Amino acid sequence: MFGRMAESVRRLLGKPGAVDIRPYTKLLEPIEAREEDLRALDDAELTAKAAELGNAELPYERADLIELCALGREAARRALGERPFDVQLLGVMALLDGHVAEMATGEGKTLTGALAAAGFALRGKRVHVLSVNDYLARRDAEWMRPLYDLLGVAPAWVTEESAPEERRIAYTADVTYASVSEVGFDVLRDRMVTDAGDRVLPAPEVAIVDEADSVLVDEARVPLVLAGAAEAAAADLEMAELVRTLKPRLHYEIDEEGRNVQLTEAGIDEVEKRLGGIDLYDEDDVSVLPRVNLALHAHVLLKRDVHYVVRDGGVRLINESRGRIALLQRWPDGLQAAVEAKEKVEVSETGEVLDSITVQALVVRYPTLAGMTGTAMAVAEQLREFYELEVAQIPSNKPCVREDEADRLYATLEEKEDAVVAEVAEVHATGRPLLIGTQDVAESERLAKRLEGEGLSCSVLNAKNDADEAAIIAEAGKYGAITVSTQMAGRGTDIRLGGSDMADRDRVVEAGGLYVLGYGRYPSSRLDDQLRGRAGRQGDPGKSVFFVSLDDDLVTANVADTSGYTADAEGRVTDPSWLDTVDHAQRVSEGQLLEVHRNTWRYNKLIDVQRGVVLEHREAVLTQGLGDRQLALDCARHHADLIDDVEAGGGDGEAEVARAARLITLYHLDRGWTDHNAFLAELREGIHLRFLGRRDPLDEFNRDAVPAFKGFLDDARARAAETFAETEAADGRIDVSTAGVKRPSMTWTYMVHDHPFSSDLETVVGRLKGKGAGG
Ligand SMILES: Nc1ncnc2c1ncn2[C@@H]1O[C@H](COP(=O)(O)OP(=O)(O)OP(=O)(O)O)[C@@H](O)[C@H]1O
Repeated sequence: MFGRMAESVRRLLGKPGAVDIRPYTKLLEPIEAREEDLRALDDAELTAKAAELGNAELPYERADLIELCALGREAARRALGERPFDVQLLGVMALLDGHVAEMATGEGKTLTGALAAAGFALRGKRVHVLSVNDYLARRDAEWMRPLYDLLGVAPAWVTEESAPEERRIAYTADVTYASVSEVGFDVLRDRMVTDAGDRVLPAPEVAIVDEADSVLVDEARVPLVLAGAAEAAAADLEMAELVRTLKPRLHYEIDEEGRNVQLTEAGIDEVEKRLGGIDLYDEDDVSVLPRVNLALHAHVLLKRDVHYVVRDGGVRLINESRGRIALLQRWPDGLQAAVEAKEKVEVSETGEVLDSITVQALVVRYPTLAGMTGTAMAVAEQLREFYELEVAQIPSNKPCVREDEADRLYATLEEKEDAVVAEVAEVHATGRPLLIGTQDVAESERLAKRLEGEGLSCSVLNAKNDADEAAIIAEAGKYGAITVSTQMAGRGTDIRLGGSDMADRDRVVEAGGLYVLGYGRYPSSRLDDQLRGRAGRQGDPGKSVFFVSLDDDLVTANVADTSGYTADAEGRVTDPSWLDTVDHAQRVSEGQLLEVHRNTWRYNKLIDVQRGVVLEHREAVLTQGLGDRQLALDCARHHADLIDDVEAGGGDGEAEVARAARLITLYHLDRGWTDHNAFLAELREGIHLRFLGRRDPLDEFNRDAVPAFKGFLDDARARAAETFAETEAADGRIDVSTAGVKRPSMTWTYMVHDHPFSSDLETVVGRLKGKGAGG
């Protein structure tokens, strides 16, 4: 009874949705009380003390938790010259309890995460610290290494460049730093091995996710894809040329959300005429329409410098949620080739999707999950719904004194831009450093050009590589600096007032600290807060303000009517109800993002169940000889004969036949799964059309996806038996490739990125193809 009452009191006191951190706070005093004793120890003694914590299981009991924090603090002080603040220790305790620790920018999450990781590792758990990019994974691992050394914990990192053997070793370290995508790609590759010894990842145990909201919410539904080489898609230069000459509205129409483009009647006539009078709906020319559609999609909906850049002779996708170039990422084959044709660059290899995993599915594999980020409360509900994670709000070390000014609203984009330029000039004249956050690369460039034109020289963060970005953003706090950046470019890098060496700190403090200017509100308030959070770190002075206009995409996309305002001579709209309109637009956009996330999650759930069945079966084939046993039953005669034949040729009969059986069975399992995946992608797309018939799309999807999977394992087994029956032994070996068992000669990986015009790009391509096939 008392417990329940205490619980309800706690609910009332704590911010709704947040973990009560008072129990952690109570430990701060005893932790501090240990400090003097621990300082007296030499390094070896300190390490030995840490090792003693390994004598018990997780979770930590009170006394051990105190000891861990005290040891961690002392080790950080010695190894890094930084004594963890109380608030950092609160963060450590929250992470050890499997929560998402909300800690503002610059509060020192890297150190907090490392101490928690060490805490898990000392209790025998393997920890992955998941970062948003390779640069941060490597930087953080190297930065924290001396601390880990003192605590007797072995850290390692993995990046895109790591070779398989290096990965295998790194993943067996106590704590491994890696980007979410690299781990995901390794999961996918591990699922395809034909030799258990080729796998690089051990079983997942603990993940601490950096930038948790971005990874767990914004990127949750992004599929990481493993593709295998098939034949290369031909560059469709002909179609690229053709669509270039089509006229908007007359020949094609774009839907309201800018997600789809379609030929009009006139467009169809024009295309047919230009292709020598063919009939697009004729059976013989059934492959033409999808080609036109792909080219049109690439031409109209994918914008250079917004969705991709052309660099080093190739098309590089821009990761929109971070404004970065994604190097090894590409769109599903047809679309990538179409954009390459549009830009007249060389067409890269294409292939078929072997398997994929969403970021969300990747993360939930870990039995223990924790995270840290500057902005978690706004997505607390989603973290609970999708991951059963709670948010612990950690107070800042020093109170935040940043001035957050209300939005400045303008009627038109031009008026907004003029006002921004005037503001930048005025602020810059005082020497105060400015950080301007834009929506995309194109906007950054346009604004930078305009500023340069006014004699205001600035650095532009344009989705370059992460290390360069970090170096630029590190100087954004310099006296007189103007930095223009897309939303999260250079994230994870500290902006110190006065530059990275803080040489000019006093002057910059005097000028008011960093001035953050948002060039338009983002699709979610959380992203706004992340930008604001760049200023005012560790109690620094600073300011943030957003300039918005009624022409901004966020507003026009989500508000039906933007007429009837009154503006002053500069175009400024001050009526508070119009400011509310902008907030409203953002809330609509947030709601849509959540809906899309929910939807994808529902679809993926069923696919994950089916995948689970296949993977379990695959594991038994890979490690327990299941394929061999089945084939010995299904093709008993041939199985026995083969063993004899191999032995007659001087080989080890049973082992060789078992190997062949394994390869053949895995081949058909993987082949079947790839085909089933393609079927599901198409099915899901087709559902959208049926949805128009007012049936529940998810029910429809399940209705077809479930029976389609029904005979999956039996089919694969039957095919394996057919192939097995065709194998022969020669010189004591069995060459399975002569029976048609050929695995992809090369594989590569990519992320299918969020795009404003599609909830799932793969399905866009699916639809384009489907349309053609259907006539
Ligand atoms: N206890 C400490 N004492 C002194 N300096 C510290 C302490 N903890 C962290 N720092 C310093 O604070 C800076 C910010 O740390 P860090 O980059 O980990 O912040 P963050 O919380 O990850 O910020 P962001 O949100 O930008 O990623 C670093 O320069 C780090 O060296």
